[in-house]
Parts: sequence; C-alpha cells; structure tokens
Amino acid sequence: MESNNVVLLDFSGSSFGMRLRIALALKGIKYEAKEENLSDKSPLLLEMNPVHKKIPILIHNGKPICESLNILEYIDEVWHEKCPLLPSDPYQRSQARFWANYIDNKIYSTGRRVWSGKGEDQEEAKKEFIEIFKTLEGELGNKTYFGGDNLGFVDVALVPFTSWFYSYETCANFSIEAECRKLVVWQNCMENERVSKSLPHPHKIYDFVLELKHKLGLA
Ligand SMILES: N[C@@H](CCC(=O)N[C@@H](CS)C(=O)NCC(=O)O)C(=O)O
Repeated sequence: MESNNVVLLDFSGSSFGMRLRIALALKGIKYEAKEENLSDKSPLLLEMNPVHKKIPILIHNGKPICESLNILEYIDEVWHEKCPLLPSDPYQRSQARFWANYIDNKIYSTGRRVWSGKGEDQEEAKKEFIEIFKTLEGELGNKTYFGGDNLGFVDVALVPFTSWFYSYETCANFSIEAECRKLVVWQNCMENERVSKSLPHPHKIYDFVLELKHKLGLA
C-alpha cells in the first residue's frame, strides 16, 4: 500500500491528534500535517468532517476518516505490517477496544474538570481522576505495556494524556505520579523516540491551558 497522499488535520495540543502522530511515526508513514485554528476552522475541515466539525481528520488519498480511535484502527489495518497495534486474537482485540473507549469516556471530561474546575468540584474531579488511573493500573498489571511486550492500541490511545499531566497537576495542585507509581514506570517505557517526538512539551500544553482559561474567563 502506498503511504503517500496522507494528510492529517490536527491541532498540536490535541491528545486525540497526538494518537495519530504517534501511530504514523511508529509505522514510518510520511504525511502532511495541517495545523487547524479551532476558533476559525478551515473550509477543508468543515468539508471533511461536516458531522462533528472536529479534528483530528486523516485524509487518505482524498478520503476523510474521522474520530481518533476509528482513525487509529484504520491506520493499523492499512499499514498492518509494521508495528501492529491491535492484537490478532478477537477476544484480545475486543479488550483493547474496551480500554481505549474507557480512556475516551473518562479521561478527557474528568481531566477538563481537573484543570478548569474550582473548589469542591475540582477536589471531586481529582479523586475521580486518580481512580481512573488506578483502574488503568489494574489493567496494566505486571505487563510492560498495555499491549503486552510491545506498544499497542491502548498505549497509543493513553500516552498523549501524559503530556497534559503537568497542566492537571499545576492547575489542581496534586501529584498523579505520587499516587500512581505503576503508571510512572509505564511512562518511562514510553520514552521511545517515535512516541516522545510526537508529543508536545508539557509546558507548551500548560501555556495553551492558561490561554484557554483566560479565554473562558476562568483565569
Ligand atoms: N471523539 C473525538 C474528539 C475530537 C475532539 O474533541 N477534537 C477537538 C480538539 S481536541 C475539536 O476539534 N474541537 C473543536 C470543536 O469542538 O469545535 C476524537 O476522538 O477524535
């Protein structure tokens, strides 16, 4: 399969977009990245994702694929040879999808309450946030990666959120690492260059969070 004609419509602070940058890097796919301004979406974005009008969008040979986990599966299916992400066993595959969905349903919304919340709601969100990661640590067990001995679908779905940890911790004055030791070990294992180079510096995310808080009148 030719790997040309791959365009990623993205925004550098988006954990959803980072998933795809990681997957494309792991698989060695060359692509053109187009940074979107989410306050002034491009006509291309609106044309390619008229339903949700959101990034990330992968445009492969002119055809759009939307929703990050859906795109991640697509990338894995099309460029399967190098660094397969989903397991070949149907049961294991269903489990990987289950945990990736768990991450989507829990981390983004709770994380937002952590960085943007105040008072009791923020305290509650911090507790919930730690519980989510404790649950994920339970799933990780003694494995090196969620994918077992190699990086897999769940690892790629989760690791972008670690670039937001500094922001969560600074905004809400707590330490995820102090509570989730296993996660720290897992995070160190993620110092694969293809992964780390696909992630923004945590301070860049923090600058973005401060800007966003200012815009939302929360600062
Ligand atoms: N479930 C979607 C979430 C994508 C998403 O929330 N994208 C945000 C940026 S992080 C966006 O495009 N927001 C623009 C908007 O809501 O208008 C996915 O996994 O791709």
